[in-house]
Amino acid sequence: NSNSCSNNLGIPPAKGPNGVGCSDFMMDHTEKGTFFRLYYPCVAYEDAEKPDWIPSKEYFYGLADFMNINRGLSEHIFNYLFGSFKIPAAMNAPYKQNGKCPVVVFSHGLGAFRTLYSAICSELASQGFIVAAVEHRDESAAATFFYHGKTEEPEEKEEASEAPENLVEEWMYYRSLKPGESEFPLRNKQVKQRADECIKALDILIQINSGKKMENVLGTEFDWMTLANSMDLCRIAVMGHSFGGATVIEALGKEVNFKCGIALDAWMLPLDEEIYVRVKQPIFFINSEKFQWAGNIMHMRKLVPPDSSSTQRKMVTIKGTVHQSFPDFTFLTGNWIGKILKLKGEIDPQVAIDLCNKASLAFLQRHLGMDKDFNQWDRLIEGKDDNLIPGTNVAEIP
Ligand SMILES: CCN(CC)CCN(C[C@]12C[C@](c3ccc(C(F)(F)F)cc3)(C1)C2)C(=O)Cn1c(SCc2ccc(F)cc2)nc(=O)c2c1C=CC2
Repeated sequence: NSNSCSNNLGIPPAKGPNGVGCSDFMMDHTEKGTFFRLYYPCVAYEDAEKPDWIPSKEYFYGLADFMNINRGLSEHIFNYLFGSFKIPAAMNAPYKQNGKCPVVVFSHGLGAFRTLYSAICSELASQGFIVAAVEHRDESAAATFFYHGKTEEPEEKEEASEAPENLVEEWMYYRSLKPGESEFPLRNKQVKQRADECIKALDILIQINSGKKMENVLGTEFDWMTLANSMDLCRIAVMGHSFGGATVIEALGKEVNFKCGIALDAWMLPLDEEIYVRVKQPIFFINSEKFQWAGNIMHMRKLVPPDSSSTQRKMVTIKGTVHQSFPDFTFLTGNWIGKILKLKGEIDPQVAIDLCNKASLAFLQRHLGMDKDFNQWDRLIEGKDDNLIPGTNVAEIP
């Protein structure tokens, strides 16, 4: 990226054998529609323009709202700090036909949005996965947009409006908890909507895979028809960070086509009791060292037994990590800002995300029944590494 910082900051490029492409998809245009960024294996494509990591200024406004700081001021700070970063993927690069790809649907955290986990999503795509990073419309995203119906008055439009077929863009911003409002009812309603949005995204992917002509409201240059027969619909997983981790559990309970789930530093508060007996699929909890607490771990323990007896339910903790070690921010500031803002832990962010990605790939190979070489990282699922703790570091409630 063109960031002038001396200490070559930036999101680490993916390590897998495939180039990574990405393209945005929205259908239909309303807030009830599906909106995701698709990461996929692409043909080598040097001169592709790399998309801005933060697609538009409204996302900075949403981040400011989320962090209770002034919008105007924050736009300049965020622009200065993060405005020039590109993501490690080639926008709208041609899809590389290489058999049927396993599929991952990714759910972002509270106050985040679809582009902020590109280090994880692009690594999976480079390893042969098709990844749909959804953008939720439950008011938990920092910001998201959709479109109004056509403008009523058919006024003459001199210039072609940049919005598709003169639809009017509308932004939805992060909804903070009102003073005195109790958290559970809101978060429980949101996690149910989030799970439905992951399932709707999967439905859209199945339609794209069938070769059906899709009306992508965003009109990207990408030819979605090239994804016909590209997906292995027996190998579908759901993944998410924090609130997105709770969304993983909820989505597994509702959709048996999600064969397994990976929850990154899950926040379990939004889930109600009955989901714990409903989920049957394999689950992998990958936790940070600093975010977790006994009450949250207690909920996870309803899904992962404390001893290492279970083969389908696993938990590991990455030493020296914080909650923000999973989203891309962890790569984008120098050490001292990162530590002050709690965007970085003690561990090198690239070492941490590498462990997270390799452990995830090994778990996905095992529970999607893939025949790649990701089983070379099976020991990471058991927490066997200097930077990993099997289970949790948290002193648990007996
Ligand atoms: C302040 C008020 N309060 C809001 C309710 C707490 C805010 N907070 C801690 C923060 C996120 C923080 C952050 C971001 C980004 C910069 C930046 F400077 F880099 F932009 C700095 C500082 C502020 C660290 C969290 O909510 C943590 N968290 C998250 S953070 C997901 C996220 C959001 C925005 C991002 F840009 C990247 C990642 N996702 C969850 O699902 C859950 C929680 C807690 C429980 C469930």
